[in-house]
Amino acid sequence: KRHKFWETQPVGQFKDLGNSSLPEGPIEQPIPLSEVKQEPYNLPTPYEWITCDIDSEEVCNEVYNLLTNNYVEDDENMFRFNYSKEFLCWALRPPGYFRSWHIGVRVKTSKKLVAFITGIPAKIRVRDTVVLMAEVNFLCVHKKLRSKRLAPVMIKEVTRRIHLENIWQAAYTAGVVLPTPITTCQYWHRSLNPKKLIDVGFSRLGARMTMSRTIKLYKLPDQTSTPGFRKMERHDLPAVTRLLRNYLKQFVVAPDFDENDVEHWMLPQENVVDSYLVESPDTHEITDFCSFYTLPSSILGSQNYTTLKAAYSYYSVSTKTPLLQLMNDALVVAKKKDFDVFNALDVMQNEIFLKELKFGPGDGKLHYYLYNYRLKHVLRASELGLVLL
Ligand SMILES: COc1cccc(CC(=N)NC(=O)c2cccnc2OC2CCNCC2)c1
Repeated sequence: KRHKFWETQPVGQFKDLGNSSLPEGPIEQPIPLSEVKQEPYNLPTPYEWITCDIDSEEVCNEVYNLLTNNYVEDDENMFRFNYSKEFLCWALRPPGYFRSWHIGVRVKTSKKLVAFITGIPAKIRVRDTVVLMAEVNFLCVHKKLRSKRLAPVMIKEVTRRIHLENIWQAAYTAGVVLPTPITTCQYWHRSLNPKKLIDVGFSRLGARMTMSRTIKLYKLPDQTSTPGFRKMERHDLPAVTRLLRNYLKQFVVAPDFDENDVEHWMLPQENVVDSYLVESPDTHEITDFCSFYTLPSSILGSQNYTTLKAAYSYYSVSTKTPLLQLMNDALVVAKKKDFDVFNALDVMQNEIFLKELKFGPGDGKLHYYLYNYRLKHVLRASELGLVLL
């Protein structure tokens, strides 16, 4: 398949697959910042770049509305991600973030926001090397401006601004195959509110299954089962950071979280991110951790409902409590918080619980990519320890 744009970029090319003489690591070397293009790329005449100050209520509203109406839909165009404003503020302002990496395109005359792309800095370890990268996300072009080749110029512009901060690698995901995935993940869903999921067409009633039998199949206990299972609090930061760092060591690609990162990414925020841990009742040691983020989806064609409340498995660590039991408790709290579905990728050790806890496979795949960093071999999903928002 022709990838006119990606064939010009420093990414693993399909023609290089299997060529194990190519070394693992950066594909192109950094260049002096004075040699990075100083001025923005040219946009088609009617449009101009705008740096989006996500702290501003008005700008955050514009970004929220653009994504709500034009961002990623499922393969059958029945659902569209509906990131909340507070989620976007969280996702785009981690420690060390650059406002210049929150890039919008607007119509010069009307000032209407018609496209968006973002980067955030992240320390990502690849095998034994920690690389400062950008995580590129939220690439969105208004439905009415598709196929105008805006995406390539937006990717080049965010890359240029990332280079200006002396960062030369990036990580991103896509539902489509581009040159060249470092791994491909299957996504899985665990019904929490099967009646609503079937009503809106997210799930189908199983063969030889009645609705009441289906509701019973997915029923969860009212309470969690693990002694010492509780919400994470600020004073748990050092212990959770230690637990996470230790656990993520086993994966080929994983974030290199420090305490500041954990404070931002794991401290619970209502309707954004939930995190729980197990504190041993007798030793008070923190032995396990689990987290999920809140990403609702708009339901595009239902009379009865407008929004699907979905939880997305984030990072979980099991050292004493079996992962199966830990994740079952995560399902219990998600159900109590009125989530309709709990989603997970088959990354890390998630395969341990997916089938056992009655997750069903989704109908799509999520491909992970690194920009300007070659891996010698494609990874198994279980070798990946990175979850993007
Ligand atoms: C249910 O509503 C949807 C609305 C839009 C798209 C999809 C399917 C889909 N593309 N799902 C995922 O990409 C996905 C499935 C399970 C876990 N994480 C996921 O994506 C995350 C990570 C990448 N950025 C989007 C959120 C579903």
